[in-house]
Order: sequence, then structure tokens, then C-alpha cells
Amino acid sequence: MRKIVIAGNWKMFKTQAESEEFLRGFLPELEETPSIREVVLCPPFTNLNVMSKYLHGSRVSLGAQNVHWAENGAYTGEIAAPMLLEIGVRYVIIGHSERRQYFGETDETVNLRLKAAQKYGLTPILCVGETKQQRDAGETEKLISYQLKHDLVDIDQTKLVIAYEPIWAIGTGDTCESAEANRVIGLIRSQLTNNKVPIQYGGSVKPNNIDEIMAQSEIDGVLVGGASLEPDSFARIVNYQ
Ligand SMILES: O=C[C@H](O)COP(=O)(O)O
Repeated sequence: MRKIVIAGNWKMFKTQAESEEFLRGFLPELEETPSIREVVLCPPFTNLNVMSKYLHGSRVSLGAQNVHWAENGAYTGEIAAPMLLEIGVRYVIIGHSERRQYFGETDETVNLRLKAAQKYGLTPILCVGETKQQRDAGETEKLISYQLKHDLVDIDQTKLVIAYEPIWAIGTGDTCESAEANRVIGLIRSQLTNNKVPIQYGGSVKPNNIDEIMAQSEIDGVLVGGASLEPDSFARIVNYQ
């Protein structure tokens, strides 16, 4: 049986005070959540420390939204893996399409970040997915194969989560049909050497579509943006039927 990983990516939202307010509402909602479901919150870097203290002893794991490949150094604006580990971070999102699109992330730098995360014991959540243009041109499979081939060079597939996030479905309300997400995720799995890698779907996941998404055989969890910002909404997602 593969692990289920449900992660909230808060992107550039929430101050520390807002994070604590979220947790006050969210944590009590997890009392009945099956233990097989790994729940992860990925806030901005500034909130990690305070949230780590708040979450101590709880069943929620912390994730960061990026990590640099060097142990330390003159890299203004970057964060190194040992800094994340020290404050209790266990997961890190790598290669999110917003990093690739706005901040010059390439498959080469994604690979370096994945290696650094694994070297220090962080579990990476590698994001892959196509644009609308690539989908319309029938290039989805080719693009995803290219990303996997280059991103996963020398990566240990026993300590990895992958998120399939069609870019056209992110923040648009235009969710990928669950059967289609299942098909692409099956294709991703067929290209891995370890068939136990949890593969998530991401892109406009909401309380009203989570049950259908999680009923798909290949989908092992979700990476949630907007709907992870409110305690009730994210709790409904974590507690899917
Ligand atoms: O990392 C999360 C994804 O980008 C999905 O964002 P969304 O749920 O707001 O569409």
C-alpha cells in the first residue's frame, strides 16, 4: 500500500499570527483523521519556526517551499537544508511551476535541490506538469517525461513524493478531470523505478472535488494551494471520504 500525503502549499500567504490562528482552528479537526494520511503544511519560511513549536507532538508535518543546494554560502535570499532541519522541517516542495515560471528554476537546478534535500534527510515533493499550450499541442506526455528524466538523475526514489500539477489547473478553478489526472499519474508511475512513490494531484483541489479525486486508483494525495488557507476547507480535504 502506498502512503497518502496531503499537503497544503500556502505560497506567499499568512503572517505568523495568521498561521497560529489557522492552527487553532485546524488541529482539533484532525482527531478522526486516519493515521495512514500524512498531513503536511508548507508555509512561508518566516512562519516555519513558530509553527514548528506549535506543531510539536501533533500529527502535522512541516514543509518548506524551496531549498538551496549548498550547505551554506554567499547566496543572498536563499535557505539551506540544515537551516530547515534544525527547526523541524521534514518536507520541501521543489520545482513548483511558479518557481519555474517566475524565478528561473530549470530542470538542472531542480535536480540540484532534490539532491540537497535528500542528502540532509528532507523528503522532496517534486512538482511536474504541463502548460495549457503544451496540453493543447498534445505534448503533455513528452513534457512530463522530459521533466522526470532530467529532474530525477541520481535521486533516491524511496524518499520522494511527486506532485502532478497541470499548470492550467492551478488557481483557476479549472480542475483537471479526475480520470485524466489518474491517467497522467499512471504514466508518471510507469516511468519510475520505485512503484511505491506517492504521487499527488494538484490544481484547484477543493472540498467539493476531493472525494472524487481521492477515489482514483493512482492518486496518492493532493497538493493544495488556495483551499489550504482556511481551516475548515483544508480539514474537509484532509478528512475526505
Ligand atoms: O501547490 C499548489 C498548487 O499550485 C495548487 O494551487 P491551487 O490549489 O490554488 O490551484
